[in-house]
Amino acid sequence: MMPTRTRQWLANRMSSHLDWPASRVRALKGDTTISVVLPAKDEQETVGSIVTTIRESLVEGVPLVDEVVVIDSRSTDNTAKVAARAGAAVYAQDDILADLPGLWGKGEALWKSLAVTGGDVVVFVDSDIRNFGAHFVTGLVGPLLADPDLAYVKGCYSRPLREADSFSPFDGGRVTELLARPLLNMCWPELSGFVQPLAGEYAGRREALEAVPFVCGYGVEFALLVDLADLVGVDRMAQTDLGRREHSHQSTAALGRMAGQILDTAWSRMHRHGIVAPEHPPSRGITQFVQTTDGYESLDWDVEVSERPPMRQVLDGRGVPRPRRY
Ligand SMILES: O=c1ccn([C@@H]2O[C@H](COP(=O)(O)OP(=O)(O)O[C@H]3O[C@H](CO)[C@@H](O)[C@H](O)[C@H]3O)[C@@H](O)[C@H]2O)c(=O)[nH]1
Ligand SMILES: O=C(O)[C@H](O)COP(=O)(O)O
Repeated sequence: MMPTRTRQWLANRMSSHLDWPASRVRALKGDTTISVVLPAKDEQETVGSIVTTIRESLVEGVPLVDEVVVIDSRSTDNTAKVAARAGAAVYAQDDILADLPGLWGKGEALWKSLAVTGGDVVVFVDSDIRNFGAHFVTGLVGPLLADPDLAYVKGCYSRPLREADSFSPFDGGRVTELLARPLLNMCWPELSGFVQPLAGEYAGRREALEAVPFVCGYGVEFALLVDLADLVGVDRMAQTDLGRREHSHQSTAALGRMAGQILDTAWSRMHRHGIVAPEHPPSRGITQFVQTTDGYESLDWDVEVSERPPMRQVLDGRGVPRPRRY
């Protein structure tokens, strides 16, 4: 059962993107600067049109967004070129804070973005969205501009699952439904009101984002929810319904590895919060199987995720070299 407090939180802290048309959000902007960050690994098909939409609607149209930044996360395709041509400032993940040994993954891209952007509010948007519209940004920024007390706004949406020969309107979000939601309900029920806890679209005040650690892989969204709730309290977090989101789906095996990273992340927070007190550390690997003509072949994957400290600790007291831009 959803706790009564969470029910009240949902009633107070949920809005729709329809509440936040660009003109209204622009009127609320004042002096607040806004950075939009897209982490991108091999997204040449979609990143260009997302950047173009943001630039045309929210930089040149209604002047709301101050910078659009793509963090190229070790792509092997033309993501960086396409994004730069569409007008984004593009940084290679490994060129940022290049004196630190580079780590892989989406969380690393997001963490590094904090070192090259300047906005008071930072909006993160995935770059594989197939039905992107400017409301993904305005819906997340609006509540933060309207309420100075809010620190973080998370998107939610309906998620279709599109497979080779089928389309089912509400069955997307397999890791969300099979892992993240049960875990949150079990260990952090005050966060059970987040409809899409793994959503890659969210906005936060820089001071809050720079004060929490970032895990480097796919656990980053789970960790941010838990750590920000710890830092600011769930009442300073909100949620916006962004309508519907279509994206490119990963294979079930890839989602299994994503789940392993999220479980590793959750475990570290369970440990820190005293929810578990293990005598022996858990295994950080996952064995998957592929069928062969002789039976099954096992494949071992490391799903341990490293963690970066709060960016503020890293940037304080050092002149941050501006990395090379494409
Ligand atoms: O090493 C990586 C891997 C991914 N990405 C980018 O991160 C975004 C999301 O990655 P994707 O593989 O499309 O994730 P999903 O399968 O959509 O996973 C969902 O669940 C993840 C775990 O919480 C979230 O990170 C995602 O935002 C959310 O959409 C995309 O723009 C990717 O290009 C990187 O920048 N670096
Ligand atoms: O958020 C999730 O659960 C994962 O991104 C998987 O989503 P999908 O089932 O829609 O591919």
